[in-house]
Amino acid sequence: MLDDEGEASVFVNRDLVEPDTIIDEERIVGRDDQLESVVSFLKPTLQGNRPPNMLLYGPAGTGKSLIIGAVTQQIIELCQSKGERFGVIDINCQPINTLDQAVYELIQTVAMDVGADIGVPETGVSTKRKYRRLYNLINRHYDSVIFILDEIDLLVGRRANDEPAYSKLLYQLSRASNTDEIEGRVSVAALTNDPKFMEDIDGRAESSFNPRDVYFPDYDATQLREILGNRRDAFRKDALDDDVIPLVAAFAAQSHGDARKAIDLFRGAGDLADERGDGEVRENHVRESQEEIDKDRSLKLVEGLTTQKKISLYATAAVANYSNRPRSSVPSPVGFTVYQWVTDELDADQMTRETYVKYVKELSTYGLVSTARKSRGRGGGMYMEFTFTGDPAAMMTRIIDDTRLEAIAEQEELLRTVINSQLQQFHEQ
Ligand SMILES: Nc1ncnc2c1ncn2[C@@H]1O[C@H](COP(=O)(O)OP(=O)(O)OP(=O)(O)O)[C@@H](O)[C@H]1O
Repeated sequence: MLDDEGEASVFVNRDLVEPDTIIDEERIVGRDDQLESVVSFLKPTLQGNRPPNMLLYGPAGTGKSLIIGAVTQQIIELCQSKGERFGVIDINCQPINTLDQAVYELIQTVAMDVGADIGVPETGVSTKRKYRRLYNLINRHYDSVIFILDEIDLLVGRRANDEPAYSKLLYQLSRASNTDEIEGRVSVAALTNDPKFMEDIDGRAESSFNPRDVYFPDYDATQLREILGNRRDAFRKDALDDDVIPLVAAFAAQSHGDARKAIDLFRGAGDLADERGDGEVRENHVRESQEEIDKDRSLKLVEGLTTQKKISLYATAAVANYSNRPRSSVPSPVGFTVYQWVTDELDADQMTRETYVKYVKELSTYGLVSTARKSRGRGGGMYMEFTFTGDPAAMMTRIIDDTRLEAIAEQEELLRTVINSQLQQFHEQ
C-alpha cells in the first residue's frame, strides 16, 4: 500500500527536464550566433517594419524551436508593452497530410490564441475559403504576425506529380502581405532537419519565400554536458552522482548530439531511481534507462504505425537486411519499388513515392533511420538514402506481427531476389 514514508523523490523541479518546458534565456547553451541572427532578423517588427522570412535548419533536437520560441516570446512582451499585438502562429507539420488541413490547423491555432470561433467547418469548404478565414482572423486580431512551420518538409500533400503542399503553403503565406490579404506585417519561419529543403521548392515559392538561413549544428558532448548542467536544479542537490551528467551527455552525443534525447534520458534516469526508491541517481540508472528507451522506442513506434507505414518500413528494412552489397543503405527508388512489390503481393493500397519517402523520413525523427540526400551525378536527379541505426532484421520481425505482413514473410527467398535485382539495376544505371 502507499504510505508517506520511504525515500523522497530525486526531483525538486521535474518540469525543468520535460522536453516542452520553455526555459529562460540563461539556461540556453552554445547558440549565441543563432540567437543573434534570429534577433537581428526579427528586430524590424519592433520598429514597425516587416522582418525577412527565415529558414532554420539542422538535425533534430538542436534548438530550432527553442531559439525561435524564446525570441518571439520576447517580442510578444515588448509589443504588448507598446500596446501592439504580435501574433505567433506556430504549427508542427508532421501529423498534417494536406495543404487544406495545414490551413485549418493555422486557423485553429489563431482562434485558440485570440479566443475567437474557428468560424469554418473542417471539411466541406474550399481551401480558399479557409485562407480567407485565416486572413480575416489575423487582420482583426494582430498588427503583425510570424508563422512558425515546424518540420515543414513533412508537409508533402497527397497527390503525386503535383507541387508539394509545403511549397504552396510557403508561397501563399509569404505573399499574403504583398497582396494585402494580410494587412499587417507578416513573416514566415520554416524549420526543418533537411539541409537541402530549398531545392524541392517550386520557383515561384522560392522567390516569394526567399528566406534568410540560420543553421543549427549538432551539439558535442561538452555542450550537452553544459545543457544538462544548467538544469541540474531539476534534482535535489545531493541526489545526482557526479558520473550521471557526463554519461547522459556521452550517450546523447552518440545519437547525433540531440539535446532532446539528452534531456529525456536525464529525466528517465531520475524516474527509474524514484521507482526503485534509491534516493540518488547513479550511473546504473542511466544505463538501464538508455536500454529501456532503445527497446521501448522501436517497439512502441512500430505498434502505433498504420498498416501503410508498417509496409513502408518493412520494405525499407528488407532492402537493408537482404542486400548483398557491402553497404546496407537503402536508396529511396529501390525502397519504393520494393514497397510497390509488397503492396501488390498483399493487394493493399499503394501510396505515391513522395508519401513513401515521407513515411520513412518520419522514422528518422525517432532515430530509427538516418536519412541523407544523394545525387546520381550529372543530370541523374536526387534521391534519399536511408540507413537503419539498429538491426533491420529485428525491425522486420517486430513488424511481422501484423497479420497482413505474415504472407510476405513467407516469401523470403523471392523478396531477397527482387531486392537484389532492383539494387543491381539501380547501381548500374
Ligand atoms: N542550446 C540549448 N540549450 C538548452 N537547452 C536546449 C538547447 N537546445 C535544445 N535544448 C532543449 O532540447 C529540447 C529540443 O530542442 P528543440 O525542440 O528546440 O529542437 P529542434 O531543433 O526544434 O528539434 P526538432 O527538429 O526535433 O523539432 C528542448 O527541450 C530544448 O529546451
